[in-house]
Amino acid sequence: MVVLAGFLGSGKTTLLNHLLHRSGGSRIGAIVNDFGAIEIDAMAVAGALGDSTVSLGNGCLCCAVDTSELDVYLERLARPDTGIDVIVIEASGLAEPEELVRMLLASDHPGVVYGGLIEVVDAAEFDATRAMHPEIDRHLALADLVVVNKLDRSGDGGRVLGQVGELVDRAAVVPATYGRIDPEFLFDCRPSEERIGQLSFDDLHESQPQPHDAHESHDHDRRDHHSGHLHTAYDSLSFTSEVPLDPRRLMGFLDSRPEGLYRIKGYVDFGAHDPRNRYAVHAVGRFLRFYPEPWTAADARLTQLVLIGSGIDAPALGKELEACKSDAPHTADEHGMWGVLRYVQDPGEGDPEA
Ligand SMILES: Nc1nc2c(ncn2[C@@H]2O[C@H](COP(=O)(O)OP(=O)(O)OP(=O)(O)O)[C@@H](O)[C@H]2O)c(=O)[nH]1
Repeated sequence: MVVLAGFLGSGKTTLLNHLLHRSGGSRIGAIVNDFGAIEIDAMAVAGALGDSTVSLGNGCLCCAVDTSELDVYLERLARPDTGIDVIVIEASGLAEPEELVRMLLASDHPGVVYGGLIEVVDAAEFDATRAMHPEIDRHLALADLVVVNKLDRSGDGGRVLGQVGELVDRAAVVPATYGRIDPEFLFDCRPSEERIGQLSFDDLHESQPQPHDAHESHDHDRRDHHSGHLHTAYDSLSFTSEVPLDPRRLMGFLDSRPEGLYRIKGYVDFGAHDPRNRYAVHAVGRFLRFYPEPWTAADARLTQLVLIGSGIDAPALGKELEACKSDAPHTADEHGMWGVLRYVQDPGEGDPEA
């Protein structure tokens, strides 16, 4: 079992999808933890695996008071009849890796061996992310394998690789584009007993969270013993609409999105503007891309978005998105999609595996 962590939008889901497609004879089970209430990441990896993907819903796994849900999933994936060799837990972009590792070590499921922490780094956003979140350095120091991703977007990948190399303890540092690493790394990155000791095994025991009232909500829980976590500074907003969105209005919203709105992901239905495709959307910092994907018969024609940011006014953003709903969902003006299409990636750019 390995933990796949890394800041918002660094490329964890992309890497997981790569592993799922390139794992050769090994079977990978995936557990996906989303921060937003809509399970966008789980949707993005679904299909690749059928019943060997499970999704842990809303909130950060590192703040779960009750880990029994995780245990149930681990048990399900660890059953011999699933034939699963390795379980990858994709943490939400705001999870605290140390807490996650503690939980997994505590879960003590027979047949499941903890195999290390993989941190994904967005090389293009590395400086900005570190400036905002100096704790990223601490996360890197804990990692067993660091994937320096998005080297295609980074002007000076060599420098970032060098800096990451200085920040890690004994981790391997692997350069990547679209998360394309050799799956062998996953099986080889098992830490030794001693390495777990270095991962502050003592801390892990000393600072066990206190038992909580079972009825306490996760949100409140975050405020007390998780006050130092990255995600305490972040708010998320989930938006779902059955009415298609108007492309011009949505672009107006996206073009004026506030600085603190760091991450947007999900799927957009533009109705009559493109009845055949839904548009996966990813914004990471100032970066924005749409990825048209044909609707399948099984898809509900919905827009589902998760927005994550710090210092954002979530209710106000929700209202702005409401105002993007189309007044005439069944009619399309001829040039309506131009603004969106500017952000659809060129053929030739992008992940050939996608
Ligand atoms: N140019 C480029 N884009 C990438 C690369 N890897 C991932 N992306 C894009 O970056 C965006 C975010 O990737 P995800 O894999 O969803 O990131 P994530 O870490 O799972 O995101 P969160 O779950 O929100 O934390 C998507 O648009 C990806 O297509 C890369 O190496 N190069």
